[in-house]
Amino acid sequence: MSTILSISDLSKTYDGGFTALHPLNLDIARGEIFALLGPNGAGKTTLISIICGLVNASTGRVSVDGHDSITGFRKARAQIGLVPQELATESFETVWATVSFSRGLFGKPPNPALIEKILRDLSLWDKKDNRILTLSGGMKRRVMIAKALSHEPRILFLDEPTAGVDVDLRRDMWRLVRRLKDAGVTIILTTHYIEEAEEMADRIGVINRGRLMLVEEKDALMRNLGRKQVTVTLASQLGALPARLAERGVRLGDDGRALTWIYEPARVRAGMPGLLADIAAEGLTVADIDTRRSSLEDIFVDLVKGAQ
Ligand SMILES: Nc1ncnc2c1ncn2[C@@H]1O[C@H](COP(=O)(O)OP(=O)(O)OP(=O)(O)O)[C@@H](O)[C@H]1O
Repeated sequence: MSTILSISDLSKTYDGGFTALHPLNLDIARGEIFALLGPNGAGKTTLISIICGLVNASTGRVSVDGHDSITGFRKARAQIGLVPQELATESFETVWATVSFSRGLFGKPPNPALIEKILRDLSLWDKKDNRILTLSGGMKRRVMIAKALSHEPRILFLDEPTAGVDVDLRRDMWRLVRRLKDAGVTIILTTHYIEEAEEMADRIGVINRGRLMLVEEKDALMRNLGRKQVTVTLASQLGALPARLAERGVRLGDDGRALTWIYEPARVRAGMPGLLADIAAEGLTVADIDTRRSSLEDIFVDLVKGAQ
């Protein structure tokens, strides 16, 4: 893996003594989509703000494509596009002027062909002469992304990209993020929406109370930590749960027919076959089987709860 962003021993204690980030280490691979997941106040914005040079770290360092974020600030910052949580766009300017101006802020020469491509990619081309104040919220958000991309950054930070956005727009945003990844941009996004991380991320980091509790490939996370729930409906009613099923942790529903078992496939040998063998050994007949894998949401809730 080629590392594009390297964070070492980074911590932040705000004036007044509150520690928003405890020493944290993280490497981001070139071209990945990394989702930083955490509840309110976990430290996500603080972390992004330090990386982007908006907030000073108390300890540690950040290296952006080989440039130190403090000693090589300009070069480091030039690699980064930031789409902040709040929509802050110059209302009276046109889309074209706003995006072109952002590029200039990074000392880059005008490049109308590039700005046109960005606006077309973001479906904003037909709005290029519109003033920002005439755009819908979703369009404004896309203008923010266009601004962040205008100086051709290698890394794009999206802080809560779909907060308060409706379902259709959220899906549009996900498609857009995938296209950016395909174009070679490394993407780091923060989100409260577990579904968003599950849908898009290559890797997921969970942050809680200023500590990075876990960093894992999404697929591995789902495989290793995901629990499975099996519900077996019996052909006839049971008066009581047989001991061998109770020992396994199976529960009997009030209707006397539904057996529910939640287990971790990674930890239980012969999970499903073992359960079915036990049921057969009790002379019971199965009418139906339903299985469900726990989602990232279950994993996340467990992690955050476990830390309290
Ligand atoms: N300037 C500041 N001075 C003191 N404390 C701050 C400051 N900025 C943030 N904090 C505190 O640091 C903690 C982390 O805040 P941060 O904004 O990084 O969290 P977050 O994970 O981005 O939350 P959210 O999801 O709500 O945006 C919070 O407890 C917050 O109150």
